Amino acid sequence: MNILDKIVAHKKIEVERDKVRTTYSQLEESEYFHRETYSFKDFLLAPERTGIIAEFKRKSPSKGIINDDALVKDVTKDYAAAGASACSVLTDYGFFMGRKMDVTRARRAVNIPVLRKDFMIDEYQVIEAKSLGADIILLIAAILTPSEIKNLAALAKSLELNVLLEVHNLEELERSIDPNLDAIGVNNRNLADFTVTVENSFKLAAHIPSEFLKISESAISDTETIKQLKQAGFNGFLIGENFMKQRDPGAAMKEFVKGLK
Ligand SMILES: O=C(O)c1ccccc1NCC(=O)[C@H](O)[C@H](O)COP(=O)(O)O
Repeated sequence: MNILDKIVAHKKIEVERDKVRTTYSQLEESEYFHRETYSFKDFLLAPERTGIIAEFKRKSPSKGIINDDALVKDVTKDYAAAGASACSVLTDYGFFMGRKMDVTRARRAVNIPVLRKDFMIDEYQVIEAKSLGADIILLIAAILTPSEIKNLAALAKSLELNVLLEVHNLEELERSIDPNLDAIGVNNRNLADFTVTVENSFKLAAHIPSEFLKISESAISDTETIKQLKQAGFNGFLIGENFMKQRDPGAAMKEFVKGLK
């Protein structure tokens, strides 16, 4: 069993437990459930923003604890002030020390799109994402069938959530394309064995149909790489550890962004 299999096995149990703890109708009573979401595309392409999707990540299976002191409200606020086009907030607790409430804390702190980053396998989690105040959900091709992607993306669209599909290779990309997706993210991290290479993004760039936003995810730690990714057609850059490993992640992003000018 690789790490993704383990995460999904836990997630199945967690989601069934959550459905009992908080019913669908309770989710729909949330103050955020009927809010108008931000457009991922508008913020990614806005010339005054950086294209960076800055992630709040306390811990990861590949690195262990990265930062368990920082507060989500402070960090996401600072990310937005430093020019982030969106914030990504991990909500898985078991493997990432994330909390669902972190999305709501981020929502209250910023006026840019918030990505609920989790391992989405069930419609319940999509509805929950909207109720927490998210604007974007992540669908990971490696853990979903094409029909699951289709159904979850259609549900997300009906709730006006933006959908980011994550792929790691050409086979995942070709079998997962769906008109309800907004963005395709190429993960530079192999989630089965944790190896990372940004080459993965360059390799897949030309295969992503032009109607989708292109995002490069993981293992980005310098601005020169971002410049090269932009030249290859990428609009967005998901960065977590490079900022979160610093005591003050927002200040780290502010400093990093200077290198983009
Ligand atoms: O980060 C991990 O170790 C990991 C392991 C298994 C599944 C997912 C994992 N990470 C989720 C992500 O996609 C990253 O947090 C995100 O792309 C940011 O990556 P980085 O900038 O390298 O922190």
